[in-house]
Amino acid sequence: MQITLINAFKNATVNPLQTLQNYGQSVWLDYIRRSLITSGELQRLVDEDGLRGVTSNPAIFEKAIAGSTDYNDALIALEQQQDMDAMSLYEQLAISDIQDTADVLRPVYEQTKKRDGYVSLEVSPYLAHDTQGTIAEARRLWQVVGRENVMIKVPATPAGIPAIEQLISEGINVNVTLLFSQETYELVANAYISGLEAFAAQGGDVSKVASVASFFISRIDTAIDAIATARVKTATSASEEASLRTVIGKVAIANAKLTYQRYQEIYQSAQWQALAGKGAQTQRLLWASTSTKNPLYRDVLYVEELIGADTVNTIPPATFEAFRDRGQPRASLKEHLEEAHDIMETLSRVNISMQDVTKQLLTEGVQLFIEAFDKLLSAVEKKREAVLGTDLDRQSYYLPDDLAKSVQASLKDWLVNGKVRRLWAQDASLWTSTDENRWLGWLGITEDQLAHIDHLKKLAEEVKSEGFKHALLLGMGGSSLCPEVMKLTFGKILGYPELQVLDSTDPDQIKAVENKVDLTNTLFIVSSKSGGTLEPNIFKQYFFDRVQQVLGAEEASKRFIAITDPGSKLQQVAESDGFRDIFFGLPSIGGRYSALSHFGLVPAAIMGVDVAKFLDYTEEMVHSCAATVPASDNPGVVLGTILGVLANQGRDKVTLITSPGISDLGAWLEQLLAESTGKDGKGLIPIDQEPLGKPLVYGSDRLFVYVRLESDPDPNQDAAVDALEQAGQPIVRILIRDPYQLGQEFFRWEIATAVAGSIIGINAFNQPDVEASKIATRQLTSEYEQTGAFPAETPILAENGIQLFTDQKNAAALFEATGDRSLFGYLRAHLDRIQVSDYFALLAYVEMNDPHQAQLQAIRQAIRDAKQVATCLGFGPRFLHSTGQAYKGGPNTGVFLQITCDSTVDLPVPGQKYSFGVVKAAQARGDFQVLAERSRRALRVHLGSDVQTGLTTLQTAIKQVLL
Ligand SMILES: O=C(CO)[C@@H](O)[C@H](O)[C@H](O)[C@H](O)COP(=O)(O)O
Ligand SMILES: O=C[C@H](O)COP(=O)(O)O
Repeated sequence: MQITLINAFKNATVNPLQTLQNYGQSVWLDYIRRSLITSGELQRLVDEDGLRGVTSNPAIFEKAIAGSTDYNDALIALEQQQDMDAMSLYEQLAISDIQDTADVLRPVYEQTKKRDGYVSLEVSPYLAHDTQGTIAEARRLWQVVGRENVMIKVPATPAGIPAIEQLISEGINVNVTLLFSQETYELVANAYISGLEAFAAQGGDVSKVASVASFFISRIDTAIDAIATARVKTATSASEEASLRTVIGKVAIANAKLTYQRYQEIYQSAQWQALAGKGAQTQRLLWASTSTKNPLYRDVLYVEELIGADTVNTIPPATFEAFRDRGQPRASLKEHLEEAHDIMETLSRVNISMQDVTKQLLTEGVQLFIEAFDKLLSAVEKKREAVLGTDLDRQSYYLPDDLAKSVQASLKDWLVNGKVRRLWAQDASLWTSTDENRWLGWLGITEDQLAHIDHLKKLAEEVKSEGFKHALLLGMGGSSLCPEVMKLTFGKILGYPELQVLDSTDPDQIKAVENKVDLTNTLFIVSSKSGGTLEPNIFKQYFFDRVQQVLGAEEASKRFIAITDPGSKLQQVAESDGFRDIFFGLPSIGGRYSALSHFGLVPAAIMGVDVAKFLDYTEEMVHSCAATVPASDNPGVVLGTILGVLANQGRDKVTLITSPGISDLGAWLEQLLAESTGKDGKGLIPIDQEPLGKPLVYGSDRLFVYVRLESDPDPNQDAAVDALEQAGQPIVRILIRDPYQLGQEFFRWEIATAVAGSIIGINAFNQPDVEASKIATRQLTSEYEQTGAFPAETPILAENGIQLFTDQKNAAALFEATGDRSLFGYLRAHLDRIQVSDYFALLAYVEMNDPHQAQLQAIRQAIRDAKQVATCLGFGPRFLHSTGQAYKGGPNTGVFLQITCDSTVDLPVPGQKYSFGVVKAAQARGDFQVLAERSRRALRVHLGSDVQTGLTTLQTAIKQVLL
């Protein structure tokens, strides 16, 4: 509301606002807004109305910033200079208002010898129950505002009171807010006095410290009147009814008058006199919440009735004008004290507890400020997003009504319970209260990387100038999937080595990758967080040996770098082999959350991606997902809530549709979603690269997420997704303008996964069932080392070069289901086990190449269309480090067909008896063993050495089964 000045000359002799000074009361304004300052209105209020101070609070700033256009230009200018999160933007705007107001009030501060002339800025209401957080925030604001005549507002909560004492002891001016009860007032006055004593003891000049105790008025009447009015209706006697009527509209003022009595006693005490002797100022009572809320009350009631020496009344604009117009000042505060006592006694006689009411008002007061702040930050975030435009990946969603309602309810829960802030504060109780707090280092990684970007730039320049033709990354899962996304998205960048990724023990695939690189001119990147994973270690042994053969031992070392966590076995190996460089990861980041750490960025820099630019874009999403961005405006939280809520309602098949230019993103997402959430019999089942179909081939267990690259969209995908939406399927749409914005997706989905994990109720940062197959594989390989063979196994069928294997339980189920002991019969029995809302997964331990993919995709599609179930395709062993977790630990709704083969070539692992072929076989068997142990429905098809023919036979048989 704009303060309009009435014609002061009409009332030239008596301005009631000015008259308040004669009674020793200072009038402050409970309002701030940029145009008030810039228009000169604030100065006029000082000059003509005797205004001596200004107070702000989150609700006032919410109205100013969200409810006006005053700040739009400043916000646009700030955001265009540098992207910031909503909280930082708000703070810049608010602090500049506070500084300007302080400057207008500075002469008052000087004329009144530091008694008046203050403007107040409140600490974040999110910290109302956090003593240390409040202290740190108040110190910071005090520093940043940098004006003597500012007061930092701290609420009088149990956590706020020790903070007040500490801040006063540091010489910081404090306005104590949200005071309702006389008891709390005493605690606050004591905190002030103790704080001043501590400040004096350290040699501080106490005359420079100022404080007010903001005692809330109108809310007391609002609360008591409501109770008393309700009780009048149920009163059991005339005297009870009379008593109740006596307190209506009277308690707020009585409460304030009696508190003022305590003020006078406290500041006459000997303890205080000692401080007063040193020049200390009393902590004045400041009447806050002084507009009347009941229209039947005189609009200036809470000004007129509370006038007394050494007090402040902070008045909102309408009341300010009303008082100027018709206020009738008198020394009211010391009047009718007996009556005030009587009112409070009557209140207790009718069993209305001031203690309960004021406690409730404090709780509500904090909550109201939190809600105002949420609203404010939400508005700022929307304005920020409008400035960013398509620089920020956009997200929208369509959900059928019932699902939309559940999602909204969950978002509300995240908002009301401050869960976004708890996530950023690394609060393990959002998940299972085990060790989740140790795994959230990724939250701050982009900022960290940007702060130390030079070594990545240097690395990129070095590999460029040395003219490497290729870079070969050796790693698994979290250490290989992000580099693979980068490789497939950015391709070969001129002047930089072409990146290749090896994440398979399949000898044919290793050979194929080896053939793609020039061993004499390749930089090898051995990437393993733990440094103990079998595959990257044996890849390193193999290629280190190969390069040594070609270039000699000394030269080979110069061609290898390692990315690993500090202290790992890989670090030791890299050091003893004299690798050219080691890049370290952060132990507080698990593999699948490591894309924006060195595990993603070192390979990206080597292949020529401008990592600074990539991270700058990513930061925009980090800011959008910040702790203070309310849940419904926070893109990561919104996505995670949809994922989690829908999973809990049976829509756990997250079907990923990605534009061709970024199609590999799905492989990275598969790992993130499945490994993070698929455990304890719950979780998300990612469905990646499933050929798109018409709506009727999908069940009601799906959520579709369409990640569309706007620079290169696929019209078929657009049409298919539109049709799905029309058919009522839930869809999330994410729009990416430029591949450089892919980092935004890494971050959005990491937040989303953490949120979904919380909603599903699991630990989103461990992978217990991946460990189980690693153990099974290790047992099998060590048995092979000792005996030269695996334990014997007997197929349940051998037909046309194809063998079928399974465990006893699955075999029994198949035998019971069919008397037809043929490939056709077993396949039919196995596929018949697929029920509605199950999913079918092909686990293919064959070389991952185009022809194999095409055949496997065709099998998958045929099953999806015939059974209307979600289908997955994983290549072994890479999926073991990814979706393998959910297949074993997630819901028992998967039906698995494992496909193994004999490789045409085998490759030795230098220094080991076992070969790559042996490792791959052990991995497949270990995988199957754990699936069987977890009572999963699984069958293994062994194709022999002619994979192509074997796959054709399998495809034909399955087609027949599905007919
Ligand atoms: O606490 C101070 C000043 O120190 C005030 O800004 C205080 O927050 C406001 O007076 C109240 O929030 C206004 O409350 P109400 O009139 O909306 O009940
Ligand atoms: O996703 C993680 C893989 O299991 C690889 O782990 P690592 O980076 O410790 O080798």
